[in-house]
Amino acid sequence: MTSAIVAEGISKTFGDVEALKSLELDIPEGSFFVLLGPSGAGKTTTLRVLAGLEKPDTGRVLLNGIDATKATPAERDLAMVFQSYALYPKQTAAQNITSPLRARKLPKSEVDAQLKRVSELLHIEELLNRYPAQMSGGQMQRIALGRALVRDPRAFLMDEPLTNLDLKLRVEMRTELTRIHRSLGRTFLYVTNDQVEAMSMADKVAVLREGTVQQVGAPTEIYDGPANRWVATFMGSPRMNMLDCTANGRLEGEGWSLPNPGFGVSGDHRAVFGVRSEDLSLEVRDEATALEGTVYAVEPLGDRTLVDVEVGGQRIVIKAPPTATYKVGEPVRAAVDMERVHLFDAESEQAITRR
Ligand SMILES: Nc1ncnc2c1ncn2[C@@H]1O[C@H](COP(=O)(O)OP(=O)(O)OP(=O)(O)O)[C@@H](O)[C@H]1O
Repeated sequence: MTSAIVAEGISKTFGDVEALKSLELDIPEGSFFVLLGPSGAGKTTTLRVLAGLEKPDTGRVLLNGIDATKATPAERDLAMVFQSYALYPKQTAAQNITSPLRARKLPKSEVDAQLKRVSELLHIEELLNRYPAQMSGGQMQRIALGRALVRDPRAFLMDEPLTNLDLKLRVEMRTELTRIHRSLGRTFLYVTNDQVEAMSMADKVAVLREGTVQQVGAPTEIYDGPANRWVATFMGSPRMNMLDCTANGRLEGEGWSLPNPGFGVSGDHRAVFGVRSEDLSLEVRDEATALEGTVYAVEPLGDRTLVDVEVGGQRIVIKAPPTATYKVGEPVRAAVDMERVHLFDAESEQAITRR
């Protein structure tokens, strides 16, 4: 697949903050690529460097294979949607949306046609005559998206464009954005700290932490095969359960012991055993692959119940059916789906692969 945008060894320092540390990214043409990471990871800085709004200290930016490190933002032809909507206060929503087209002196009929197209896409027809001061944050965010979508740029760069929407609208807009992406066939580079957004929209995700890429892959590849302990706990809610252990022929922790399903370790290896709450069940069929513990807390969530269980002084969370009734202090056993467990080196925190 050809690359739309490549970041090659990009570093960027602000004073004594190393925002990006030799960052590498390869964004395939036409993909919905999500840059995912916690606050301060360097996501916005990455977008700004790619867009030409920030000059990197080292490294290169390639656009469709051509070095664009020194190109101006306009020459790069990337449409950016900012977290702060940056709308013109004295223009109506319609004028804000069409400003890039009017700047290019397109005929009115074409401007109107484009306005109609994106208003329908974003369901903002009823907002077109309003000024920014007359709109909610979520409405302004959609107008800002509209202003990017009237253009036909090389790629769209979006910096957390859904943060100001309420939950219902955010869920709706996720579906809309994936639909818009499919219909436009353009490259989307989308920044978020919300792993649910990343899981639901991305073809490909790059997980960013402290200015470096931790892992790149399809959302399910990362969810099912996290490269290290940090990625494992960042992707998924509730967080992946982690229990300290010694790995050899078996995985053994305080008060528990499981067969080693083939993790490649030699001798007694200090490790961390990871298992997601949905890969645990309180209905035990096979004694050999169960953990024993006592119920610490029960959290009914409507569609499921989270049961917090203490195992040898550490805690794990189990996703149980909504009908589950457990009492605090009650002894329970949790069946482990041994096909879906993870093991991380205690020192390096890197995933240990199976033989
Ligand atoms: N103009 C600047 N001057 C000084 N420090 C900056 C500047 N821009 C970013 N930083 C620092 O660089 C680091 C990365 O910031 P960046 O905004 O890229 O993170 P982010 O992942 O986008 O975070 P958020 O999700 O909170 O927007 C942070 O430590 C931030 O404080």
